[in-house]
Amino acid sequence: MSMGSEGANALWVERLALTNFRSYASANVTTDAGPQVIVGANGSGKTNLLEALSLLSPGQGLRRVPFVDLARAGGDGSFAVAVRAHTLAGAVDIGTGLQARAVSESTPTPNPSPQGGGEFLGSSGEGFARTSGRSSGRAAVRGTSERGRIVRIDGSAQTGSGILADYLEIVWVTPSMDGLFTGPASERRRFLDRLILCFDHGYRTIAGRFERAMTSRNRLLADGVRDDAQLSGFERVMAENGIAVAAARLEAVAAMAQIVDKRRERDPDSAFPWSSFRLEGSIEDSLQRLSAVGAEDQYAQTLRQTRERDRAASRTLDGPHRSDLVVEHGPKGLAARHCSTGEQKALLLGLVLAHAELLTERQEGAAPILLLDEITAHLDADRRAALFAEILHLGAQAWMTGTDKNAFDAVAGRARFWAVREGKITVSE
Ligand SMILES: Nc1ncnc2c1ncn2[C@@H]1O[C@H](COP(=O)(O)OP(=O)(O)OP(=O)(O)O)[C@@H](O)[C@H]1O
Repeated sequence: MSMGSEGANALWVERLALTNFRSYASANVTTDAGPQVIVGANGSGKTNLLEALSLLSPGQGLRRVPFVDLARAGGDGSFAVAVRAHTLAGAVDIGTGLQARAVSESTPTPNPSPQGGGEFLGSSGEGFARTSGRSSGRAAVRGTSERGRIVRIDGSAQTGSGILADYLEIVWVTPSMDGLFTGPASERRRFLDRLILCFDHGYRTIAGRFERAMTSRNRLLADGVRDDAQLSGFERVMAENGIAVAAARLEAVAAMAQIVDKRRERDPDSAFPWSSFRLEGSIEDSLQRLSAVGAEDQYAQTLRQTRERDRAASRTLDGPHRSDLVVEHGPKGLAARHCSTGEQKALLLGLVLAHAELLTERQEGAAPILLLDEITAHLDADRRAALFAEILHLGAQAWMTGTDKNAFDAVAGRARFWAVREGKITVSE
């Protein structure tokens, strides 16, 4: 059961220690399983703290910056984030960071797959499809962005960050997601893909296979290769994995829709309006009409027929890397992109809360850790109070930041308050 068991089974961080992480030379926080409110002026280090916590999940963290940029300027190039956390596998010590020598070894290559990547799964910065999860044996990190990264569980060194998914689920909302509904489709795909990764760790592997095969096909096309056997080989891999990606997305969207319906029944007048959403894309369409094998064959055939077009375009124009998640404000029946800024934030939070609830259900009551950066911006007092009530109901350890302590009045007495100033974090009364 997910609801009504505040704090029970929740995933939470009990102790956090930062060393040479961005603006923090050293910081220590010991806390409880409840909500955490971090208040400080602009530039004081609030987001840095959330970013450190986000590194306890696979991939590059909430700002998606290369690891070398996370080390404190003026330090030796190393940094460490260490926590004592209550996880899906019990209480463990988790550490991650960068060794000093990684700085000199690192090559500043922002996108290692210029001909194929950049549009699928946020590959232009996330390092997302370049690490592997549990289903593929946790291979080494291949991208440059996490080079030199250390991951330790209870003191023993791990290969790659994929293993972190076995311990904690972390979901975040940042101001950069404010434009989710108005920005490019790639942002919405990234949002959906990250959401899927929380409960389908094998997704990273199939997405990675698709992306690598697409990169190889694009390269052959760019090199003027017309050999059918070579191209077909990659196109077959793209078809198999592209259909698997689409199937995982359809499954996730259906599961989310069920939770959204449940939330709507429970609270028809929620401050976080229910949304309807659907996947728009030729692969998803064909998968809804045909069997998986039929959809695979059709996609492979499309790829074969569009080689010259794709050669001219210098990219593959058909595939799951072109799909979009179309969201509508349910009660208004209006496309999310036409809603007001505040309405869009409320819709986004509705989706994120539904996702957190879905995860909680699938994890036998263990709510994910929520990182909510500048969360009170754009929310009126009623919506803020509703958000805090939802967090308490979910039993999640939510780390929330803001510049104004008063914006968190409605959660006073139920949350722990912290003050951040000039790279120092202290308990606030
Ligand atoms: N590698 C680094 N070394 C030292 N300081 C850094 C590094 N990276 C960022 N900073 C500093 O961290 C500060 C920004 O911290 P952060 O983004 O957490 O601020 P914030 O409290 O969230 O601010 P805002 O309210 O404006 O969003 C800036 O002062 C920046 O100069």
